[in-house]
Amino acid sequence: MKPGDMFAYLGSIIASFMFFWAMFERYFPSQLIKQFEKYSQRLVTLIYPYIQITFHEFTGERMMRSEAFSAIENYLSSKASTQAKRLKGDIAKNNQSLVLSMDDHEEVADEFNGIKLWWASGKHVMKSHSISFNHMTDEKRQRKLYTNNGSYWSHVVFQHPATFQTLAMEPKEKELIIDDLITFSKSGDFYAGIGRAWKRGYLLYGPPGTGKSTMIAAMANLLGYDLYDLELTNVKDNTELRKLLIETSSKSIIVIEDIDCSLDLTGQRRKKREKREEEEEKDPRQKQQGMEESEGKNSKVTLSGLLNFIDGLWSACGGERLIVFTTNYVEKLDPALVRKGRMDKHIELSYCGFEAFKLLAKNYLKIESHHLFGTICELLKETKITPAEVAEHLMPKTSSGDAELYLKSLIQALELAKEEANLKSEEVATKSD
Ligand SMILES: Nc1ncnc2c1ncn2[C@@H]1O[C@H](COP(=O)(O)OP(=O)(O)OP(=O)(O)O)[C@@H](O)[C@H]1O
Ligand SMILES: [Mg+2]
Repeated sequence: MKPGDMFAYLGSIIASFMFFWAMFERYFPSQLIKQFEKYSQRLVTLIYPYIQITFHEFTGERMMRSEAFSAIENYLSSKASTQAKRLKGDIAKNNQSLVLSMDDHEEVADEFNGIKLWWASGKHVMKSHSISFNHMTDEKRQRKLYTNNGSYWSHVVFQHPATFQTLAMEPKEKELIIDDLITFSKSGDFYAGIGRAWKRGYLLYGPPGTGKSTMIAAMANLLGYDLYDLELTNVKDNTELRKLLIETSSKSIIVIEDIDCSLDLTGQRRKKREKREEEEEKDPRQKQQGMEESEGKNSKVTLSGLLNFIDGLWSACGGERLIVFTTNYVEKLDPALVRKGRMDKHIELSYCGFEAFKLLAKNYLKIESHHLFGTICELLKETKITPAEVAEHLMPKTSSGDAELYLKSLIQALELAKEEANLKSEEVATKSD
């Protein structure tokens, strides 16, 4: 038989085998397949002289990282770096040192009490998603904060201390948001059942210093998700945007801060383009020149690219994802972006109310009541002050940390803000007269 014929023959045998195996897996009752696997494994162990021990990286119901696995990784670190050709690098938990371990499908030889053994690393992807739901207690899983520099993500360890407990806002609304997030993270089966990608969009809006970024950090801490801080102005075009998104992992929050500023570019460009098109109608010679320009420096993410990002197919690459936009000016956003159904939840973060103040006082000053609270409550009703400003006044400035002193400084600031607001409204009134 010629080598060419032999390959063709071999190819057809492999193809037939694959076909029968696929049929077998597909149509054979799964119980029988399990039995088949069990007996074939036994048969193999009869002739296979080695003992195999498996250490899973994530174990238990909560899928914590196994201590044994970490210990083995450390133990093998030096052997792996001398024997294996492909290595994985990571930063150790204390963020101080680099740990090298062998990559998947690599193998290193070792000896223990005169017995030869081989350490091999492999990957086993679970078919069904099990939800790790260990929230705040999960110290083992190190979360990451990714930022995009052009078309690449780079990451650092995410260690923001913000939690929903320390986030000052209307308690009822806070409960609703927490409930919404937890429901989302448990609803994998539900999303699969209704045929929708497992994702949820939030739009956080409100003046600067009202806790939008803080809330995002709290979300990541609550759910144990990684954060992808997407800087749209660094993204060259829609293709690059898609590439970045496909690279995001499951259990993550994709954040676009100040969406109005990122979109402003597109807004301006659209206006410019419309203007140019008008001119082109008058003078068709300009058209060629205009097209060249638009392919050159104007290649940026467009609104439609961004909408595709929200609704798009990329999000179906498995796993749960939150998409969060923030803005200071919700009214500036394109209606296409804020229409109902596009972002699932709109959350307004606003000026500091009395409930929010009480939480800040509890966190910063460790007090739950004070004779000055009444005055502050009244002043807060009449003035607009952000939680960030309130927090600034309650920040410890001396080692003695006298609560009364801080509360008085807050009252002063509130009275000043009230006066200024009054002056402004008087000015407006006189102007309109
Ligand atoms: N609701 C809040 N609860 C607790 N702390 C807050 C809250 N809002 C603001 N702060 C404090 O003020 C600082 C600034 O808040 P943050 O960065 O979250 O505001 P932002 O709404 O994202 O503002 P910007 O619109 O300018 O991005 C935070 O570091 C936080 O300590
Ligand atoms: Mg912010």
